[in-house]
Amino acid sequence: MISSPDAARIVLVSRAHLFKTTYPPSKQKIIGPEAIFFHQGEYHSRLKKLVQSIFLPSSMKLLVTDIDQLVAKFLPSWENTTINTLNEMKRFTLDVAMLSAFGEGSDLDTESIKHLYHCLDKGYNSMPINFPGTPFRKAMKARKVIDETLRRAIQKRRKSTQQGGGLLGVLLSSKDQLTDSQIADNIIGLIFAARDTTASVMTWILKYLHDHEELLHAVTTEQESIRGRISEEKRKLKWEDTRRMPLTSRVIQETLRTASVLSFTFREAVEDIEFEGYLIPKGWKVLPLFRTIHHSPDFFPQPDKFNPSRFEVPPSPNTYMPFGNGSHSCPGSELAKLEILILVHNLTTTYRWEIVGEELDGIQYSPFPVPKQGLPIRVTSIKKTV
Ligand code: HEM
Repeated sequence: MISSPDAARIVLVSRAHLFKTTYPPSKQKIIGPEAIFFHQGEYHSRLKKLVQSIFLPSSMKLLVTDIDQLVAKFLPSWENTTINTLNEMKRFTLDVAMLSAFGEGSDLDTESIKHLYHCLDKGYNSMPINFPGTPFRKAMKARKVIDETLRRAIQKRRKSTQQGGGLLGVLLSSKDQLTDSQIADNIIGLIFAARDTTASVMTWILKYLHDHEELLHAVTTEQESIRGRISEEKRKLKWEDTRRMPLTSRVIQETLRTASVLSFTFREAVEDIEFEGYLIPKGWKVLPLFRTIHHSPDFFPQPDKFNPSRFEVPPSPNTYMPFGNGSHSCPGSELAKLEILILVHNLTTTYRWEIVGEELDGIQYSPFPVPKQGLPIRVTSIKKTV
């Protein structure tokens, strides 16, 4: 286990060629063996460039209105009811993931893909017993149907002059052609990487803002000034507005640090490696521990205190890695932050929320660390509470 920033940099960046990514075979089967996570070298870097291209600012700018509309669809359905924050956030982040996978107004039956994805998800962390009736078998079955649906869509789009939007469009129009299974595995992989990570961070933000009233007030003030400008100019939220949310951005940074939802990652030594006086034998797992580094008082004084102002100065190099580091680092980090900014903008300017239930504190692992019971909250409109 690696808990020093310099050692983590060596494993993930400077000697990354000696430490390959590694996942249990059952996870590879469920996501698809040709997905980006499982590869290194030429195939990995080719895919990485394609995936990164959909998250360039020029592409993301076009997503702001769509994401804003999605938020506008969800928020009123939460009003005056008790919701399970994590589950609702997962519904929202799945919709955003579908948008980045297939583009806006796609011809696919996204509702049925979403339904199948839920079956797949239920089996992902189950015992990998391939026997009728087990969650693993059900997940594999759902995966097969998603795969068939995607292959039909791929065939259709290949025949058409229009390759369509989202990652699917980008992978289809790649110069050096990718096979149908390479495309399908990476679409499923993108949805998988995008949904629960972002939903868990959103759940924590609501918890932290709820617990820090002054901060909620300051974030609301920042967001109301943007909302005021938008209504003066009689327009919708746009990309440029999301670049003018410094306090909210620091709240996101601090949430990513404190919650460290991806607490560590796995690598495997590809050969016997001499490492800072130790021998790491070939085949041994090496775990850079992001959470431990993020919670070290050497780099983040009073690490258990939720204090966004610590990000007024940039953290020391290699001490802050919520999105990983090196060639496998997260290509979706800017999309994740954008979704959160748009959610917080709409939520703080319109609603307040109270946590429901006795036990307000505590963590559960789902497997990402999230507030207990997925944070049940009651949401009310600000207009009605004043
Ligand atoms: C707050 C939300 C998110 C967090 C905390 C997060 C975190 C991470 C981390 C730490 C890694 C690196 C794993 C490793 O090195 O083993 C990673 C990889 C990845 N993430 Fe994210 N992620 C988030 C959201 C997203 C979103 C929204 C997308 C896409 C829409 C995405 C797509 C990916 C992909 C495709 C990889 C694999 C990259 C590769 O292997 O080269 N992630 N993520």
